[in-house]
Amino acid sequence: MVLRVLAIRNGNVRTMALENKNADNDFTTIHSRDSLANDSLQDSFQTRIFKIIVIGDSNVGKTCLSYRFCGGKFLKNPEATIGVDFRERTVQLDGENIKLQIWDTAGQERFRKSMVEHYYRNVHAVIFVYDVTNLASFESLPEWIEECSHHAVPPVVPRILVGNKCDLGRGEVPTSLAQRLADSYNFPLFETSAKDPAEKEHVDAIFLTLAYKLKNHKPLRLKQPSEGVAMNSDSEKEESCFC
Ligand SMILES: Nc1nc2c(ncn2[C@@H]2O[C@H](COP(=O)(O)OP(=O)(O)OP(=O)(O)O)[C@@H](O)[C@H]2O)c(=O)[nH]1
Repeated sequence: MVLRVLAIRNGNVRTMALENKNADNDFTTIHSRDSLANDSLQDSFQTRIFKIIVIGDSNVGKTCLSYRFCGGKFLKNPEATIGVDFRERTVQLDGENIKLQIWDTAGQERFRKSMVEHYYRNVHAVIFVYDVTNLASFESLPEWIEECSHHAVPPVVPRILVGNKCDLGRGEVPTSLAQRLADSYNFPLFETSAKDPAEKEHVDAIFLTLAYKLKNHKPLRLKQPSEGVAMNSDSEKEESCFC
């Protein structure tokens, strides 16, 4: 069964085919027309793939952060994400290829509601983003965290808090406040900027921290393309097209 997902950005429609290889409805990416994802089908069977979702209010910089990590640049003039946008980057950790599949989700409610179930399904890690110059985006975090738990994402799935736009100063959300919230949830906190080229390695560190955690996380038995083990399974079956 193939689930075809449409993502629209900058006027271009991209499609990504997700194939349901097992009865438990765990979708595994097998190919994508995203220009950043040019690995061959063969590679996807030799490489462990981890799904990371990026969540938070609209305009906090989720797209720019994921583009900085996967594309190496600051994306100028991004448009609001509709549904979800996908990017991938393969990294080598201790000699092993790890493919990070980044699900850049829409912050605007009207662009996300039909997709929410799919964001959280079989996710391996979650990045919560706020804008350090926008207190409201920080104050929304408990709701995003609650939504994630509400969708039965197991506590063992690593979560990270990211304050973005530090190049603009830290006016509205001081580090001490952010650290208190991070500590209360026991999440690591990163403050960075998708825009500042000097922060490129720091942005990489956010994703690589998760990659290392996932790679070495023994209790979290992560489902891979060649395996039949599901981290969480559901019996719902569907073949749909949405964006
Ligand atoms: N100064 C500064 N601006 C940024 C940074 N990251 C993103 N922006 C700007 O913030 C705006 C929103 O960026 P996006 O990456 O589209 O935000 P988003 O969270 O993906 O928004 P939605 O798709 O609506 O959920 C754009 O104008 C970006 O140029 C940053 O680190 N610094």
